[in-house]
This record gives sequence, structure tokens and C-alpha cells, in this order.
Amino acid sequence: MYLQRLKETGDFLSITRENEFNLPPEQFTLDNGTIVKVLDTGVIEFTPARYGDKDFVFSSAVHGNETAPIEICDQLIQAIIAEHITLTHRVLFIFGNPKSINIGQRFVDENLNRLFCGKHSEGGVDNPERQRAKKLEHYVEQFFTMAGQGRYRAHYDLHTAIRDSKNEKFAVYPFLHGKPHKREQLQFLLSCGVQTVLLMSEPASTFSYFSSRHFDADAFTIELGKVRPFGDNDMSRFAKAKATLEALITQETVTYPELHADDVELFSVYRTINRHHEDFSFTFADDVPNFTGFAKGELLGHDGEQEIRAEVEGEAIIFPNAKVALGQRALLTVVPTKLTDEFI
Ligand SMILES: O=C(O)CCC(=O)N[C@@H](CCC(=O)O)C(=O)O
Ligand SMILES: [Zn+2]
Repeated sequence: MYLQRLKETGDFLSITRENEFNLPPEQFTLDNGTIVKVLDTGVIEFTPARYGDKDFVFSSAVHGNETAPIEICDQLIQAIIAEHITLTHRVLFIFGNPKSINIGQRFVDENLNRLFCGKHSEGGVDNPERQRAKKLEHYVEQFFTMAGQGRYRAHYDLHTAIRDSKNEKFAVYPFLHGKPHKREQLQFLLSCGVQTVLLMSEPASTFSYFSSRHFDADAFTIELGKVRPFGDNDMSRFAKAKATLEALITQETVTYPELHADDVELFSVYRTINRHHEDFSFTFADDVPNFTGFAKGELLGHDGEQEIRAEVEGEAIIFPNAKVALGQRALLTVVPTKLTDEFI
């Protein structure tokens, strides 16, 4: 039904938006031999005829109002289908939450990026986001496992942040359970224009953590700028990210400039603050940017009767959101750290 249109236009994003919950699987082959497989709405896999030993997942629209990453992925998909670029490696693109794109909201019923690692099936709740998280886990598992063992895997989950950020672009490096962080991944991020990286210190139920933990993928949540509606993104600000992602899937190997400690700003997550009470607020305004530091003892907010105060000098705020559901993360705080020998 939609296949002819996809072949002619490459506009998988529009087809996805017109089919918010389901799309029958279809496949075809490009003249250059690349097999194009639509697995579901928002899920499209490309397999070059002779593919290299790296498998990439690029996801966007896990939050529907974060439009710049959606535009980047849309452009890459169109370029592949039009054969303006030729793939070297397998790649799976995911538009996470099509209905939330259409309503221009972070999510519809529940934050999709808190439902991975099986959380979708806990608590006796069912909704479209829970069903979607379960399916996305399955598609990623299938993609990473079906081409065989011993292959390199990466999953870059592309987002934009609700607030301004002192450091406009930054990445969240999921908790690695003692495995070493990789310098080469910092080089990849720098090439995308991302100089700031937060090292998580505990498990999470995010999409990037899922791929990191279960498939040993190099995985990040990458914040590329600020949330804006379609049409308001200055795509020149995302040119480096798009070019780097394109290089990863079209070149056998991407080589990056040498990494110097001064090139990157690293933070370790000091603590996660979850919301426990209806009466929850921050003392700082909505326009206070991410990475703003507070003096030790300074009042950051209230959770019911409980005061939230900075515990260490310079404790800086990331992703403050007083409106999250009860039990969910309302704030991350970070402190600076250094590039150490722990990075391989
Ligand atoms: O700006 C915000 O408050 C949220 C931006 C966003 O969606 N961030 C991700 C980070 C996921 C992670 O911790 O890896 C999220 O909150 O889901
Ligand atoms: Zn997001």
C-alpha cells in the first residue's frame, strides 16, 4: 500500500505519522542492493548487500516534541532510499513514539523513556507507550542478534532538552556496571559537536541503558539542543551530528582527531532525585539552565515537607522537572569529574 510511496519519496516519517500505532511489514531492495525492511510504524532497517561488521541503531522521537533529531533521521533515511548515500553497515532507524510526534508532546500517557528493561510490563498498567516499549525492545534485540555474534554494536538515542543548557549539547553515558568507558566514544561525541558527557552511576530504564546493558552496545542518550517545534530548528546547529552519523554508516571505519583531556567536560551524576509527593516544587525558575551549580546548603526545592538542598559545593542541576509522575526522576545532579585512566 505505502510501499510505492516509500520507494518514490523516502518519506518514512510521514508514513509513520499517518500510522500512529501499526504499519504492516514490507520490504524492497534498492538498485545498489541494500535491502529496506519496514518492521513496524517508525521502525525501518537497512541492510547493504555486502555489509560490514558494525550494527547501528539511531533512535529519535522517544519524546515526540524533540523534533531536531527526528529531522536528522528523516533526512538520513531519505538520502539512503534516494541512493544519495550508500551504506557500508547495517542500520536500524526508530521513530519512537509516532502519536506523541503528532500531538507535539513529550508523551501521550506515559514517558516512553522510563519503560525499557521490562518496566513496560510491571505494575499491572497497560497503555500504548508500554506496548511500544515492549515492541521496540524486541526490534532492537532482533536487529542486534540476527546478524551473528562478535559484531560491533552502537545505539545513539537522539533527544533535545526542555530547558536551555549552559552546555548546549551533552550526552548521558549509561551506567556500565564496572566496564570501562571508551575514549573513542568521546571522540565520536566531539565529532557530533557534543563536548559534555554525564557519567551515570546507577541503572536506569532508558532506551540507551537497555541497549548498553543487554547488548553491550556503545549507547548514549544524546541531547543535541533545545526542544523546538518543527520548522523552528536551525538545522545548521545539527550539521556536525548529522555528518558524523552519516559517516558511521557509510564508511568502513571513521577516524577522529586525537582526544585531549581539555576537549571534553565530564560530569559524574551525584544523585537522582525522584518525586514522592504531589506537593513538589523547585526554588529556581523555569529558565534556569541545565548545568547551573548551587552552593552547598542552598535550597533547591521541596518534596512534600522534605527540603531538597545542595549537598556539595557546585552541585549542578540537570533535567529538573517538577511535573513528572510520582516516583519518577524529577532531577539529576552532577559534579565535575576528569578523564582518567579508567577510560580505555
Ligand atoms: O530536558 C529534559 O528535562 C529531558 C530531556 C530528556 O528527554 N532526557 C532524557 C535523558 C535520558 C537519560 O537519562 O539517559 C530523558 O529524560 O528521558
Ligand atoms: Zn527526550
